[in-house]
Amino acid sequence: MDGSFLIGGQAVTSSETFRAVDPATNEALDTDFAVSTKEHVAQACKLADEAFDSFRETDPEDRAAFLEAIADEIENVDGLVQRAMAESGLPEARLTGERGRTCGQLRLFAKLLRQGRWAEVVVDNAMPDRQPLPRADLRQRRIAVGPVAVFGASNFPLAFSVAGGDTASALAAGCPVVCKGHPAHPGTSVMVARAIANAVKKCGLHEGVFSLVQGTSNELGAALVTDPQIKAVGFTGSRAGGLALVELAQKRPEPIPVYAEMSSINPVVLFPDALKARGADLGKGYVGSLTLGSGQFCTNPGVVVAIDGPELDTFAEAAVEALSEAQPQVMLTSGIHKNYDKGVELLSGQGEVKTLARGAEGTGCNRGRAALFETTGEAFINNPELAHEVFGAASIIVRCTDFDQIAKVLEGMEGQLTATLQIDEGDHEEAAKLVPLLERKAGRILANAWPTGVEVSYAMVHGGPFPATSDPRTTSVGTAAIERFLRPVCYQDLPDALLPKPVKHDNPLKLPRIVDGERE
Ligand SMILES: NC(=O)C1=CN([C@@H]2O[C@H](COP(=O)(O)OP(=O)(O)OC[C@H]3O[C@@H](n4cnc5c(N)ncnc54)[C@H](OP(=O)(O)O)[C@@H]3O)[C@@H](O)[C@H]2O)C=CC1
Ligand SMILES: O=C(O)CCC(=O)C(=O)O
Repeated sequence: MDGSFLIGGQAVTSSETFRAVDPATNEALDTDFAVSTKEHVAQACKLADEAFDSFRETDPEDRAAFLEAIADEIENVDGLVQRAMAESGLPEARLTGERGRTCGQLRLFAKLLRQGRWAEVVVDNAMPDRQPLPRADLRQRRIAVGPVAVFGASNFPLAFSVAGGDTASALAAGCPVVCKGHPAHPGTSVMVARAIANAVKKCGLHEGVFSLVQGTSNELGAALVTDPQIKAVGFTGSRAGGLALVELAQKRPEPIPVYAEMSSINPVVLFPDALKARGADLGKGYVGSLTLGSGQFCTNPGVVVAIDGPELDTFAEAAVEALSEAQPQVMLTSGIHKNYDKGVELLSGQGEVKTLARGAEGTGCNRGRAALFETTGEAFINNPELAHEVFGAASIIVRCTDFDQIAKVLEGMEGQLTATLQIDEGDHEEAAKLVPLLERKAGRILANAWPTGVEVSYAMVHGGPFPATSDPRTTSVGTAAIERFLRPVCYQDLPDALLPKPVKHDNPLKLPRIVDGERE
């Protein structure tokens, strides 16, 4: 494999290199990957800016074809899944599914572009005879914000990385992308970046539409976020990392938005009738969701809340049984494994926290052993440590006295990506009372399912109040993710010859419009 990074379509090497590490063995993998310098970042961003005006004005059909070309190219990359397996420790089936999700996501954005609603064209026709004052001709559309910096995530080497949701939505919006690959999977990143560069070439676009920089230092990411050409940032990762990028972006002479998806413990509330009817099944389902991918999902169910009693005992017993049998799985990096062990130790050392079960022991490097704890509602309310995310397969069951205490436990929580209700019909009345509170806390509310595994669709919200994200008004998964990288422009009384195609009088792109307040 060639370890160059890409500035535009050009492969670039440098004197400093790094290697990926197989987390299953802690051994360095083949290939020296070139480390990008601040100067490389500046070159990539300058090129992205040069590409911006032509790329943002490509017809939606041409951008749709480009996104589809990227998906086709990714499907044809030999050895992509195998390389991602070696660099992440994730199993083949998961990564094959993730590749499908990545390509499906690109194709969904292509479909969205063809449907045209994303441009949100609004026309207020002139009213020259209006009394007491005439109204001008006003036409609004969305344009791309400018070059976007994307940070690849460690835990989804494909679907949240180089060609993941942030890149797909930014390119769909018409924003060139400069991506910083995650240092845990540089080979996967290079392979996907080449696929994007091939699509750029095949579609005859400006080479600055996409670049990949690589490296292992915070300085590189900082240089990217503070580059004056960058106008928005997409990130999935730790709270500390996300907040550092927000701070850098706010301190720029021109502050820019950072869309960081960070930490969430995803509360699950078990209601009495559901517990009574299927407590043991719920216990097994919970552990299945908790241990998926060694728990390395930001949607992982990190806390379960219910009224104490024999039905909750049945749930907990089933969960203990399933979790005790869970085999230890390789975690993404030794750093993430160490953080996980530290988090588990911290939780188990808290007063009024009981360790209910640990996953099976195993040999080998960086194996994450699942962990299940329990505590009381009162202890949870009084100790904020218990509500901190432990990234991995660790979760805590909170035994409450009554519904009022359940509400207090939830009220004390920070913002979340998800909140889940396990309910039967007899639970609806009490569950309905919680919905307004959950709306204030979370971006997605689920019933009778588990939060891991986000559908990529039109209605999806993968977001939520801080610290789930740095901006609760939007989503990083689903078609609405495009809105992060668009801004409105209004054209007042511009002659037709000067108007861009989306707002021309005869609507040559056949975009859906709202005209004088009515859908056309
Ligand atoms: N909630 C979630 O969805 C996730 C949470 N995590 C949490 O994050 C921990 C570390 O995992 P990791 O995936 O590496 O996430 P990080 O947030 O540490 O890193 C993600 C990316 O951001 C960059 N970055 C981080 N901090 C800074 C900074 N201060 N300035 C500039 N760039 C920065 C990193 O670059 P570089 O490494 O080169 O410095 C990397 O490219 C995990 O143990 C886990 O707790 C991780 C993944 C997902
Ligand atoms: O659950 C999913 O499919 C997505 C999870 C996610 O966004 C993450 O772990 O970063």
